[in-house]
Amino acid sequence: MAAEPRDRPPPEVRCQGLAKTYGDAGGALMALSTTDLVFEAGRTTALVGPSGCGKSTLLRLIAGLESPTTGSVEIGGESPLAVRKRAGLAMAFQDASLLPWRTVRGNVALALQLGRMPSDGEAVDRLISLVGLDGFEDSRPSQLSGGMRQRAAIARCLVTEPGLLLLDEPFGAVDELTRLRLNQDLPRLWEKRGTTTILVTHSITEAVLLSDRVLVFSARPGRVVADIPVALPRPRSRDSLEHPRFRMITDQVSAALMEGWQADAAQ
Ligand SMILES: Nc1ncnc2c1ncn2[C@@H]1O[C@H](COP(=O)(O)OP(=O)(O)OP(=O)(O)O)[C@@H](O)[C@H]1O
Repeated sequence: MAAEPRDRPPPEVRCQGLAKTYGDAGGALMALSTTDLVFEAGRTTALVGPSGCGKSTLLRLIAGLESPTTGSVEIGGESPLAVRKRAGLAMAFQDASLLPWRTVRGNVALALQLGRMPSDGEAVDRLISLVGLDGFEDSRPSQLSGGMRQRAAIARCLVTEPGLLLLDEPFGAVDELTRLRLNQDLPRLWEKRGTTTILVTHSITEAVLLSDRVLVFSARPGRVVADIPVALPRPRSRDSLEHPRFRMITDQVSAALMEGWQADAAQ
C-alpha cells in the first residue's frame, strides 16, 4: 500500500443522487433524502441541522463506512474505500474510538503505521502538545476524560496530514475554554495544508468560525435547505466573533434552521 504523498492536492468531494435508508421494507427509515453536493477542494464546509437529520450518515457515506442506498460518492474521482486504503482521509467521530490498550502517543502514531508512513515521533508529540495533552503522552484512554480522548483522536487524525478530513462533533465533549482554543489553533493546521474539511457541529458559532460555507439541513430525512457562504477573513481568531459580518452570518444560519424546522413541522 502506497503512502499518501503529503503534497498531493486536496480532493474535491462529489455526492451524486446520494440517499440512505436504514433497515428493510418491514422497518425502513430514510435518514438522508436524495442529495447532490460538491465539496470544493481545500475548503471547510460545516453541516448543521436538527438531531437525527442525517449529518453523521452523510459523513459516514463519504468515509465509505456506510453504503449508499442510491447514488455515489467520489473523492477526487476515486471511491471512498480507495482513498481510505491509502490514508487519504481521516475521521474523528464523537466516540473518539481510541485503542484502549495503547497510550495516547501509541494511538496517534498508529495512524502513521496504518498509512505505511515513516514514524515521526516529533510530529506525534507536537500534535499531542497542540491539542493540550502535554504530560499525557503515556496515558491510556481509560485514564483520560471524554474531552481529552476527543483531543487525542483529533491529533491522530491530523498526524497523517490527510487530503480530506471528516470531523463529527469533534469538540462535543471539550470544555468551552479548550474548545475556543482548539477552534483557533487547529484550523491553522488544516488551512496550511489546504485540507478539504467537512465538519458536523451543533454550534452555529463554531460552524461559522471554522468554515467557508455552512450547509443547513432540514429534519429527517435530511435535505439541504440553505447553502450559506462564510466570507470572513482568515486566519480566524476570537476577534472574528466581533467582525460585523460574523453576527449577520450566524443570524442567517439560525433563520435557515428555524425555517427548515417550521417547514417540516407544517408537513
Ligand atoms: N446504523 C443505523 N441503523 C439504523 N438507523 C440508523 C443508523 N444510523 C443512524 N440511524 C438513524 O438515522 C437517522 C439519522 O442519524 P444520524 O446519526 O445520521 O443523524 P445526525 O444528524 O448526525 O444526528 P445527531 O446530530 O443527533 O448526531 C436517525 O434517525 C438515526 O436513528
